[in-house]
Amino acid sequence: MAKDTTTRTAQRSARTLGFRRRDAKAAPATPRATFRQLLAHLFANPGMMAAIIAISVVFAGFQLAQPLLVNLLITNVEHSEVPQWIIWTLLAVVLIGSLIQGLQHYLLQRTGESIVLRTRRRLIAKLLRLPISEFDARRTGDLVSRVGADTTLLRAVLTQGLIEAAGGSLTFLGAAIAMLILDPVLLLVTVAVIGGSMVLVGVLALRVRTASAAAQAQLGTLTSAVERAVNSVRTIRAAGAVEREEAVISREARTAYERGLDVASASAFIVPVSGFAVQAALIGVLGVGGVRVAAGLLSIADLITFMMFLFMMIMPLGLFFGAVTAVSTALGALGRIEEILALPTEDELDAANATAPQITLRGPANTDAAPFSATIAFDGVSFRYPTSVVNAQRAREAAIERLDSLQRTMGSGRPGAAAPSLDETLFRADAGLEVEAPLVLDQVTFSVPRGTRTALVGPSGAGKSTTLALIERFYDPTAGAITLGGVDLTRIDRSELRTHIGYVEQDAPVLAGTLRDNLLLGKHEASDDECEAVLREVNLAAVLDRSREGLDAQVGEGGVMLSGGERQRLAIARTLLAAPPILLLDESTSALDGENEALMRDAIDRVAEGRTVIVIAHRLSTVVDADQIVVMERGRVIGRGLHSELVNTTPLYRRLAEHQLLVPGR
Ligand SMILES: Nc1ncnc2c1ncn2[C@@H]1O[C@H](COP(=O)(O)OP(=O)(O)OP(=O)(O)O)[C@@H](O)[C@H]1O
Repeated sequence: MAKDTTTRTAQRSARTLGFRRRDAKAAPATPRATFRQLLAHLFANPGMMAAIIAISVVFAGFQLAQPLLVNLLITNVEHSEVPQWIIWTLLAVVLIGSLIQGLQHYLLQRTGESIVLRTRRRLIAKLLRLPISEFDARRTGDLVSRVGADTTLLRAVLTQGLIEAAGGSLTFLGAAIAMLILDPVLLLVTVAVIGGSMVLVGVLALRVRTASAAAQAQLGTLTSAVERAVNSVRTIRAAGAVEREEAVISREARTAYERGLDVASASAFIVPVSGFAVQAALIGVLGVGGVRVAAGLLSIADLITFMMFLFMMIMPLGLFFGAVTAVSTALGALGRIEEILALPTEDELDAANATAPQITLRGPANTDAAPFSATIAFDGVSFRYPTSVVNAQRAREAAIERLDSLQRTMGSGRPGAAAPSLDETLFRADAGLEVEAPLVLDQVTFSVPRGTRTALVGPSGAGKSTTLALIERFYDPTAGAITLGGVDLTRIDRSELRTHIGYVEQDAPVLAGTLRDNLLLGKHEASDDECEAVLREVNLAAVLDRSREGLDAQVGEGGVMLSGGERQRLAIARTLLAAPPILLLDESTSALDGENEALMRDAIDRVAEGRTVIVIAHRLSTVVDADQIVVMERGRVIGRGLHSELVNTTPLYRRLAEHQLLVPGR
């Protein structure tokens, strides 16, 4: 009991400080992608790539023609006759070349945008289908930054970096061939200088790659911190923790700045090395070229042409050096993207684990079952959360306990007590924690007859929410089986299963937007009449009539314009629109006033008609007239029956009933 109280205090304290379960995740190790993976993204649209390559070839041709025309011009000037056609052709080549370059630039940007779009779509599709345990073990903000910041980085490298460098390589190759024909000795001088610096740049690029992967990971951490603060801004203000949170986030921002500087200093060397290569090549060619002209081995026209080709060779080289830096940066970002894309979705896991063929339920699950057969049955179900999730959870609890004691110290008024940093505490607690996952459900057996109402009651942490999560198949049992109308849940396609079940979470999320937006999430083609009817069904008529906007009334970020009870009832209304035969309802733990409690109870009574309902009841008022009450404690079922029976047979239930029903003023 004492332990229970401690846990509850810790959890309450976590809420006060704006902690959420998902915040307690270790920073992910920095993943790396390979160059091949980068190319795969590039060639995702082969048609566009072919067009870009074709244009690059034409552009290279126009560029290479210029020095040759200049050579012709100078040779003619030497003979004091300048044919007009050379001048006009040269002008036309320069003009058309520039237009082609503009087109090439547009196509590159377009390709970059479509690569980003495609990658974002793949990431979003993947994220929305990952097993729930992945979200338990990861930081939300970090996942969000992979869709935003990392994909943006990918665009930069693919367009400004890789593709332009690849296009430039054609000009580079053409110029090199022309230079070889003009004067192999001068080419040798060029290659010696530029080749040496390229090796150096390659080595430096490795440093850039490591530094930029760390920078991207830190950006994810920063996003997480900002997201947490924004989500819990009211709690933070109420707790007077603004300065503390500001300090934590600005520390993360500072670290991001330092990681950015690491990238800058690693890549800073690349710029002077390439600059040196260019200047050394120019001076070398001019010097050696001058000597060769004086010796009569090279004409002035050829030296000028060679110099023009040299510039032409250097330009793509600059692009190449830039691409090396950009590719190194992108491999870090791509690694973080690929890490998510490589995770199996719920369905893929099911397909891989399927031992028996999947069954398609015909018609609503309720009507499929025989009249008095159990709709939902738990048979010796045991469950433990995946180890990674549990470790993250443990870290959170350890951090919360530490924060609790720090808060007590501060609360005791000791002057100068240092404000605890949430992240610091969290990560210290995170370090080196590796525990074996405990059994959260232990041999749970009960059945819920069709069309009846069952209430789950028990102390905090008894496993009630986990029981509902297993019915919804957010997780599968470690042992035992859960059946729906006699069919094992693991043999039913998850999305089909979920069409039979409406699930209202404990702190049912209400999305920013209008009442209508929230309702249509349950059934996107619902008419206004349907929406209004369902709102009245859950006693939300008052909310509808409150403003002239009706269904278009805004509910605010997270539903702040609604009371706690109204939010929960709006979530129930949303679920009801889909008309599920089975309703799982995790009652809000937040206290409701007498009127709201009566409205909620009445709403549940109405929606229970003709449905199978399982309610996690935190207020026993919801329980007293349930058809069945299942009492849980530490993952076990310790009593089952009617309210009138349990008060006599199950001491824990009796204590709960006494405590709740005898509270003065209720
Ligand atoms: N996502 C999770 N990852 C790891 N452990 C979890 C997770 N969710 C719950 N647990 C743990 O499982 C146990 C049962 O939790 P559960 O939320 O099912 O209890 P509950 O009876 O619903 O509690 P409450 O009434 O406070 O909501 C607790 O010890 C909890 O810490």
